[in-house]
Amino acid sequence: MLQIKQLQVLRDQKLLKYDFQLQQGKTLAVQGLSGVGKSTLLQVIAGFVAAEKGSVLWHGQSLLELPVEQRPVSYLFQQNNLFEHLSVIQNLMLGFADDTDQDQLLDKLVNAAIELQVDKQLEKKPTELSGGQRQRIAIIRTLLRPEPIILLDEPFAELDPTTRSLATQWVADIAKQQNKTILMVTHQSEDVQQLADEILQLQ
Ligand SMILES: Nc1ncnc2c1ncn2[C@@H]1O[C@H](COP(=O)(O)OP(=O)(O)OP(=O)(O)O)[C@@H](O)[C@H]1O
Repeated sequence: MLQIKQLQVLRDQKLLKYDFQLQQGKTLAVQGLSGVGKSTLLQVIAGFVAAEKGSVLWHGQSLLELPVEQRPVSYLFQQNNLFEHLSVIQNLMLGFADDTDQDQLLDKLVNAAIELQVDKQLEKKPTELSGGQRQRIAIIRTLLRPEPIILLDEPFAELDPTTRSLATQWVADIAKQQNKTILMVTHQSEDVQQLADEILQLQ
């Protein structure tokens, strides 16, 4: 269970407030007007922005004191974050423990790339990819990492409707298989219908 208890964040001289909980394995769509604090919520959970008050608990453990790299969180930023000097497949291989079986991992990543129709891009550098291809690679990277909490900030924004639907379904399948707990910022009602168990409407 992820519990956000009376969380307060000061941003741009505004006090943003959050209070909700989400069961493990569920997907929450975070919605609301531009500037209401959707990205800020993800940034606080991930540890990039500090809170004034309140708590963020994962299975009862407080996350706010933990440094970014120790939080059980995998985060897809609004500007998807790939290292430009590495190939796509090298980007995908980052962030797994040293004892991970490399052949199995490669298999898993290649299969995901085939499903999301970006397998031809694996040896390329991120700069050679279109926006939609980068976004699918970033989705694969974020979802297949080991962390149980997945934060997605407009993950499908650059995808055409067909590819978007493919990617949404893939995320739903992985989330179910791996019992991921997902917070997803989106403006699209199709994403909500396909993926979300619950909606948090920020005001
Ligand atoms: N890096 C920052 N430094 C200071 N204030 C910020 C920063 N990023 C956002 N803000 C402010 O925090 C508030 C919430 O912004 P946030 O990006 O969380 O909104 P959002 O709901 O995700 O918006 P959008 O839908 O436009 O992405 C806004 O008033 C914004 O101006």
